[in-house]
Amino acid sequence: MSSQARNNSAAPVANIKHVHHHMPPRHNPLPSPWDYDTANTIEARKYTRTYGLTPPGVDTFEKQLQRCLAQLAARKTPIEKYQYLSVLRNTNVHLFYRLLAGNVKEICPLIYTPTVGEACQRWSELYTQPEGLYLSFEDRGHLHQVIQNWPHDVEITVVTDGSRILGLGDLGINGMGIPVGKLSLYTACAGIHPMKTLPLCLDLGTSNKEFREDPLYLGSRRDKVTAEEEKEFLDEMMAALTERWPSIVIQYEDFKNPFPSLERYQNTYTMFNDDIQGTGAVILGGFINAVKQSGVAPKDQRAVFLGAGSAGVGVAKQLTEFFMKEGLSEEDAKKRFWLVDSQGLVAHDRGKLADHKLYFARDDNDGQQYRSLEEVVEYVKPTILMGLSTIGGAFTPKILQRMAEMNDRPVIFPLSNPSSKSECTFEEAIKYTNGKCLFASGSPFPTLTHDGKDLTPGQGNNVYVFPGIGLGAILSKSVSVTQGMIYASGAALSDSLLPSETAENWLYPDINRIRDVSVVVTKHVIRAAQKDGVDRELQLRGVRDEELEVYVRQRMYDPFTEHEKVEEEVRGLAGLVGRGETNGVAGKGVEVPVGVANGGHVVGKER
Ligand SMILES: NC(=O)c1ccc[n+]([C@@H]2O[C@H](COP(=O)([O-])OP(=O)(O)OC[C@H]3O[C@@H](n4cnc5c(N)ncnc54)[C@H](O)[C@@H]3O)[C@@H](O)[C@H]2O)c1
Ligand SMILES: O=C(O)C[C@H](O)C(=O)O
Ligand SMILES: [Mg+2]
Repeated sequence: MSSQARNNSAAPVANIKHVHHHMPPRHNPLPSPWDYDTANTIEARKYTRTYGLTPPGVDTFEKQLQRCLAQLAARKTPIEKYQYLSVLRNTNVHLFYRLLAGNVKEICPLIYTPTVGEACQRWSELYTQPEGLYLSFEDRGHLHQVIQNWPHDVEITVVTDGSRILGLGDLGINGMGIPVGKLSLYTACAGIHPMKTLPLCLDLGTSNKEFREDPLYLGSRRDKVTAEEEKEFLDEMMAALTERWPSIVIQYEDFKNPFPSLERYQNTYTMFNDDIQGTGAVILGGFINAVKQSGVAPKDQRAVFLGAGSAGVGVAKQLTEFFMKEGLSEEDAKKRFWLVDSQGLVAHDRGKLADHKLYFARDDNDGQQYRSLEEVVEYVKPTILMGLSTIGGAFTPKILQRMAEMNDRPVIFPLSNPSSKSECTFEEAIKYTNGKCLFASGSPFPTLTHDGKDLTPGQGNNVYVFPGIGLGAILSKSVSVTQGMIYASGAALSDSLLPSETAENWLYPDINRIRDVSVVVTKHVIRAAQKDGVDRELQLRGVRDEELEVYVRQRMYDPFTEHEKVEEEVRGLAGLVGRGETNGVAGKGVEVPVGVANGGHVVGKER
């Protein structure tokens, strides 16, 4: 092999194109990671042909968890813990989800924000194993064939082009960590079967020069494609995904400018954009509760947003809808918002504005341009301060103090991720508002004590809604994801607090209850799909609310009962073996597993 051929960092994709598009898919005859569970019974191991491939002892769930927690504790840094958890997810899926289920609050920050941010920054450096599908710009015209290589049926995909990963900028294909992390949460929170999820990362080039020059970088070294090229690529991708899986739900995530694709596809495909719509809904949920606690009527609210990008505009739009439902006209509702970007207050007379900023652009600034957040705060005297700017520390002590001077209960939501980009910490917000603020942040912060009282910060993160939006769309088989479904997810979230949580003045429910909360969100999303007439699972229309909840729960993957399915199959076979009826068992195309019932070797089971 020539050294040029071995150095495949830059130009291999074009070469591969002619080869892999014409290769028939191969089926791996080996048992899959779904089967390597040390809690599986001996009989189940024989049936799945993993007998002998795991240590002989049969674990209890408790022992497994004890071992995992000890290993997690032994790893010192968050990224080491992230790596351990990735290996676990890829080798013993059900155990990973059992571990997560009982330790959501501790493990979420290790597989999601903030640690997933570092994982993405270092994705090419730390890469060990495939975890999703990569579609490259060079594959255009052949996306359909590449998609055929995915070995499973898919219900939902999260797709990114890595161009705005959290607040960390353009990370190119290193952004794959985000779809992987979000889909783990789809499984953990909404019980979407892990095998039915597709992490999808597009290689449309990257504006990140450092990565393009990094020998270890695993994406193409081209600059980011043009908006027109991106559009054509996405058109092909949407058609190809939906052709292979007609009911697929497609979640867009962490694109630098996601407004055109949302507008283009939202009525044609079952898709939504998490950063615009999911974030809008989750902040709506916490905000409804904050308004109740602040005692300030919607018509008197004044909201300053630092950041006028996908998340900022998405949240402002959702809150506008809430104000309108509370009786304000659209004009009055949108006047409650002052958006600030890197150039200062977004105003019509400031110069040319991006399309997505026009709706909230001010025209009452009398020709004056307010450049800094401090100036805007003095000008507006806000009741609410939202941060979606990617600028860590932008809510300075002085700004926080002013918010507390101007309000009894200032709403302070520093929502940028990961923690290093949060506009302030929980500790700073409490300290400089003297404990007065109603607080939620995008990334988690620890509980702290103020004036002898334990205070727990809210986490205003779209994880509270996207799992339920996705599951609701899947179960209702909706043709599109409507604004009604998005709004319903946020409204349901605000209603999902327990009396004990409300009594503690929490804005969001306990993250440990996320699975129950996701069921509530899912139910309301299904109802909204029905109301909007986009549902195709018509049998669910007549179902009463309590029954709908039971139905949702029954459809959810449960890592604690998954092994029972294999055991049931084994028992079924044992019965049939006893009666001498072992051929073509249960219509599953399973060949006779000789000796399943008597402890011998299993042969010929094609998985
Ligand atoms: N909490 C959540 O659930 C959640 C959801 C989505 C996004 N986010 C976070 O919000 C942040 C923004 O995401 P986005 O998709 O809107 O990104 P974006 O790139 O679309 O928007 C960023 C905005 O911040 C502005 N900005 C940049 N530098 C600034 C500065 N110095 N002063 C004022 N404004 C400045 C930009 O002009 C732009 O308007 C990210 O950190 C992301 O992680 C959080
Ligand atoms: O990924 C997150 O934690 C939330 C959000 O989608 C973001 O882009 O920051
Ligand atoms: Mg995001």
